[in-house]
Amino acid sequence: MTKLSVNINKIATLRNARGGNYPNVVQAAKDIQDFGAHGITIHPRPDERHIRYQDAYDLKNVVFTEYNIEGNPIKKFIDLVLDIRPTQVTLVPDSVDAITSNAGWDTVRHLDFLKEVIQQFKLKNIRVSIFVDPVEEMIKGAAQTGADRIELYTEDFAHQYSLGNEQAINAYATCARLAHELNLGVNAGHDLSLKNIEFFKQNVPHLAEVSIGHALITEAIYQGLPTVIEQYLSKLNS
Ligand SMILES: CC(=O)[C@@H](O)[C@H](O)COP(=O)(O)O
Ligand SMILES: NCC(=O)COP(=O)(O)O
Repeated sequence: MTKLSVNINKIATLRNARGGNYPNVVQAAKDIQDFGAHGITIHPRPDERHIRYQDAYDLKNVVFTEYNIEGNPIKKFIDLVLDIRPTQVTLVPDSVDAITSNAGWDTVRHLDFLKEVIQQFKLKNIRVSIFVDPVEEMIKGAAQTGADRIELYTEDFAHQYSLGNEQAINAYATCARLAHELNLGVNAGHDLSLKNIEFFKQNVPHLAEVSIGHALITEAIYQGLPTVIEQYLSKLNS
């Protein structure tokens, strides 16, 4: 089985737009789990433009499935994760001003840094996943770091697949097989959606978990619109 972890960053984006607490990210996390999702993912960024550090604490009390916290391991982030002790931490090498995650780790160049950081999380029994491009050398490097899993960065697949280039899946399948041989679990995420998830799952072996946020929340808005508009019209004209 492949687990679905729902990234709720975009619910926080909507909440922050008005300064209040609507939509409520804690309630959303509860509901998402009640609807059957296997986990909740958040990616608090240093500017707290969506998920705030306080949200990460508030969510700890309600996430009874897998709690996955993603981010660049700067000191503030490391301290947060060590304090909260989620099920999994996913390390992402994104710069402070990145609009969204835009690259995987160079696991060869940053091997010593990753080893040192990962060890801190492992001492607290937190599963560690590292975000990587589908490049075999990077998977081999990941196996040296002490990480439990890799998260395959799927933006390129999603883009190529939307253009009709199905061959783009090959690098992901190869790297998932290699990771499995090297005793690394395989996660995947970024720009996965209802349009591409089935093809990805069918072609990438050993897929333990996907984390999906942007498309899933967008799809939920579109699919919810007919019901909500009908309810407004009924209240206005009954
Ligand atoms: C790690 C990753 O792939 C990202 O998708 C990320 O978690 C999303 O972050 P934003 O919601 O800030 O774009
Ligand atoms: N790790 C990827 C993630 O959490 C969600 O990415 P996206 O679906 O918002 O692109």
